[in-house]
Amino acid sequence: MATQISPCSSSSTTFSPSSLNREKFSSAKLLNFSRKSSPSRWVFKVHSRLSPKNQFELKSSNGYPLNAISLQDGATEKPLSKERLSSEQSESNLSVTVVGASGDLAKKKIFPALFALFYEDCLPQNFTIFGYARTKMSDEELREMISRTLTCRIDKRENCGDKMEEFLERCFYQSGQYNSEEDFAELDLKLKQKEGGKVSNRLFYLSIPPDIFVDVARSASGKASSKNGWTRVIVEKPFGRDSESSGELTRSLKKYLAEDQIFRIDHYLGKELVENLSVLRFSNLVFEPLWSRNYIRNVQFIFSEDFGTEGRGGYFDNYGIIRDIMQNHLLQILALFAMETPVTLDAEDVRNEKVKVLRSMRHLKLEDVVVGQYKGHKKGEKTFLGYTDDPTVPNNSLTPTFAAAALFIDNARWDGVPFLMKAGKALNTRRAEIRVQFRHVPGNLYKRNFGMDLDKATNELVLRVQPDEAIYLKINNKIPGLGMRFDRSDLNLLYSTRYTTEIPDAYERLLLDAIEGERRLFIRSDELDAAWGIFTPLLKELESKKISPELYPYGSRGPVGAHYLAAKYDVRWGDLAGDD
Ligand SMILES: NC(=O)C1=CN([C@@H]2O[C@H](COP(=O)(O)OP(=O)(O)OC[C@H]3O[C@@H](n4cnc5c(N)ncnc54)[C@H](OP(=O)(O)O)[C@@H]3O)[C@@H](O)[C@H]2O)C=CC1
Ligand SMILES: O=C1O[C@H](COP(=O)(O)O)[C@@H](O)[C@H](O)[C@H]1O
Repeated sequence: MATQISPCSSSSTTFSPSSLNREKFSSAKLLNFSRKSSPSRWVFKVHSRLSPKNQFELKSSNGYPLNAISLQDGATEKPLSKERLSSEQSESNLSVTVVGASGDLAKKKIFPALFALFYEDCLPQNFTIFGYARTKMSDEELREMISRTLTCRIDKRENCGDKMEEFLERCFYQSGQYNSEEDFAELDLKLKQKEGGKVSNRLFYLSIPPDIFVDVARSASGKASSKNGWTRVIVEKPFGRDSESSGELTRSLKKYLAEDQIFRIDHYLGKELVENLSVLRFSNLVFEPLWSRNYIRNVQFIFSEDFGTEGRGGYFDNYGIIRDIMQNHLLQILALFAMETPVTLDAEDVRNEKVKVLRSMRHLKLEDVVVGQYKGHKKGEKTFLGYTDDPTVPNNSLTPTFAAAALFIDNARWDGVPFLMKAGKALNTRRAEIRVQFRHVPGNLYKRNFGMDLDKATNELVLRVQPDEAIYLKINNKIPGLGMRFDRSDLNLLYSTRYTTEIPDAYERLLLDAIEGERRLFIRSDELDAAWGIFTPLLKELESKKISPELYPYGSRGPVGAHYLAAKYDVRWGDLAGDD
């Protein structure tokens, strides 16, 4: 069993990019870059990085030390000396303002992730956390709210109580309207008090409904941006409802923010197994040569939840499962899966490759999609309500809570290979996985041992994103004994048996990256355009033709239509094969 070390300790064994890359990034540069072209934009100066405690080498998900400046910040100034770098670091302050602090996501994910980073010594010495929302709350009440969801989930649990106390002492609250410059000016004053004259780096996390993103960007940029450090904004999905609204949102945000200040989060990109996808592919000779139409028959991206839209029906009905899961989480994984090898692991190189592959994809057609909606179901004594039984959902809603789709990439590598997606709520199980089904062995010597159906004996590689993270490869083997009987077995890397420590939550990785300025796991605006381009015509057609979803019982495996869709392309869903 291998042991993992804290990502922010000096002896961390994080995967590192090539030595060339390392050199490029280890020459730390302090930047002083002011965008004067548009007076309405946030002044954008980066003077210093985090001040890691005790000289440990903080690492972002890219394996770069955190005290190295990402070149994507756009500056070209000459490197500073080590002494000046370290003195500037200790004089800088990081503040994270969670806008929408009273909300579900803030409580469930963002504050716990910030605490976990603090617990693991991943936050700089001088940091402050602010909650901002309209709800009236005192600092004490915010702390009370946050403390209810904090846990010490990492290995060194002994100082948990003290660590929580220390963390909560750094948390403050400012109540205000989202469109009020005065309220953000008040926040600015409070931030300045905490920053104590040091260089201030400010991160705003917009954990609010998307229709108020622009209000906040305007008020905060006008009144609460940093005057002497960087200012970055994390924006939660959904980024629009279609190509037009997404383009409009991007244009509006860019009136107040430069593209490299906007961190569009897709939390699936922060999941351990999704991060590992590129490592598996590009650092193991056995996989990359097989990664094409020559050997791969189909690829499946499967997401299912065993609960409905409980409590989020109001939001969900306006979006549906295709916008909620497929257009972002599953498509992002697909892009990472199918992209060509990037020149380096730099954010722009990786994102360039993702855009290229997304732009090679065919726009999704109605005949390649099946939509479903869960209906109520009684199981023993228990009754599970249907989607339209939710009081926040209209009775006649046609919004899909399930969808299956067949996508195609029209490039040399993937010509003709079906990329199947399936996503649903209120199904029989909770899981997210990538399944790669390989072609059958040509002229298979052991044909007779497999019976007539050679396809049943093909190899399948599964990356189980959650739960119970695992990578396993289904192989054919002989059952021990004198006869020649065949079996299917798994070569299995099950994370819980291989590694002792818990896997960090995706939000921890992504928050750390945003603090570090590492953009690789965030969505660039052209990626977003390409992603919406694939789905927008279909979404419009579904809505204009008022396509009725196929009903499926709560807790079932979903609509049978999904099987017909797969069968049309000669595919069987791997998760329903019985030996999954
Ligand atoms: N919850 C989740 O699991 C996920 C959420 N997201 C996205 O993250 C963001 C935040 O999600 P979540 O916390 O669930 O959202 P909430 O609906 O809980 O909203 C967050 C806060 O925003 C304020 N707010 C809510 N509605 C309005 C409104 N109509 N006008 C002005 N302010 C409003 C409220 O604060 P107050 O009234 O105090 O101002 C609320 O506490 C959203 O964009 C969501 O789509 C993405 C992935 C998962
Ligand atoms: O973005 C979203 O993701 C969650 C599922 O996230 P997970 O990390 O728990 O798998 C989903 O429930 C929600 O509908 C969607 O908005």
